[in-house]
Amino acid sequence: MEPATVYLLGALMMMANGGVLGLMHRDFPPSLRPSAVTWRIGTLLHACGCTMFMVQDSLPHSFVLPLANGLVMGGFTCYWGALRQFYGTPRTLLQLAPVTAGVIGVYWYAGVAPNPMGRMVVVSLVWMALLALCIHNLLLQSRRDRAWSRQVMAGIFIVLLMTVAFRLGWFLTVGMAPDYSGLDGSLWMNMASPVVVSIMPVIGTTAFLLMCSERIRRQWERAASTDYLTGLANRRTLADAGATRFEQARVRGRGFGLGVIDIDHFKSINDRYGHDVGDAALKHVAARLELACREGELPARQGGEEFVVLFDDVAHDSVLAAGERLRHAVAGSPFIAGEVMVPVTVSIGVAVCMPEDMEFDSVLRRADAALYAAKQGGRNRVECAALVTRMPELVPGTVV
Ligand SMILES: Nc1nc2c(ncn2[C@@H]2O[C@H](COP(=O)(O)OP(=O)(O)OP(=O)(O)O)[C@@H](O)[C@H]2O)c(=O)[nH]1
Repeated sequence: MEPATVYLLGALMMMANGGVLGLMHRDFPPSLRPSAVTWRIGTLLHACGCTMFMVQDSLPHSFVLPLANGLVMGGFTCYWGALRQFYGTPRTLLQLAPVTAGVIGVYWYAGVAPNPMGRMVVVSLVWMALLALCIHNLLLQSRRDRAWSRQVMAGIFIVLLMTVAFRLGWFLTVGMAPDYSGLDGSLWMNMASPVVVSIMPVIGTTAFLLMCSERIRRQWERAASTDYLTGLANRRTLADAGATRFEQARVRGRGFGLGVIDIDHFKSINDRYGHDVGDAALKHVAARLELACREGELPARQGGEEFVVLFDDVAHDSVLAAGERLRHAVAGSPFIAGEVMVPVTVSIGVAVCMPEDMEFDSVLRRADAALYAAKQGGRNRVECAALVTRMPELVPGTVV
């Protein structure tokens, strides 16, 4: 196979892949669409560049080489831009600097002072810079995004970077004839480089599609497990986490406890200031609870104006203090709605797991009963459901 054929096949595959991305991106969430469009433009530029390389010996080099290289470099610039958009990094005009320098350099060494080695150096350096920027962008996300598709993508760019560096090193070692042509099939390097330069972006586009689908899957998982208003864990997550922690605590003999938290006179906040302020108050309380939670504790919105916090390894003598910590976190922080300060307090019922408890729900029920006692006892207070299984009546305000 001739290098020209490899370029043609690569261009066709890239266009097909870009077409698939074009068909799919309409179904992407709005947050992903801009980066998908930019990536798609990249594949188009890249395919056009490969097509230009295919006909490079039929047109004046001073015209076709800057154009072909500019298109491929433009494609890589778009991949870099797409990755920045994917991770929410703003794009800047400075991103066009490498491709501009590359086109000027190639034009210089193709038309003004023809020198194939000069061209090779300029093109390789610009490609390497663009690839390094893509890799940097991907590796920067290693803490935030643990998706394996991101690692695959980084791997693809690293292989490409190494290939370009090896190709430059190889030509610097063996030298280049003054009439060098990239379409000369007798040089094995001229066969190998179009394969890598054309095929790797095709794999890269597939990896980009995987990155998008992984992101969408995670967004769905998050939406299904969190409360849309407050961002805390929702009732379903609470039920799952509660059952798991309850079992673990029983198996390992660790303490398990929870607090049920209800905003006091929340209806009057809604009635007096409106539903929007009510929603803002819910978010405020959720944020205060989240902030007050220690490592290993899970705050969740049970529904309406009721929250639950799962405590980690808590015993009967410390659960009341844990509840007080949460109550203080809300009562001690003013909620400001526009110009007015709205006093917001919570009542809390806490309970710990007893040997007789067979399921998570029985602890929850006792905490609920303690919450009722806290409301009866005047609100803005914590009540502990103490030894309820042995004493049928609640003991409001019990400190054991
Ligand atoms: N703004 C807003 N209000 C909600 C939401 N969910 C439930 N509510 C309101 O929360 C109020 C709950 O009021 P009640 O259960 O009567 O209790 P309360 O007024 O908080 O009084 P106590 O619990 O006895 O201190 C109702 O008015 C519901 O409409 C929500 O998502 N947003």
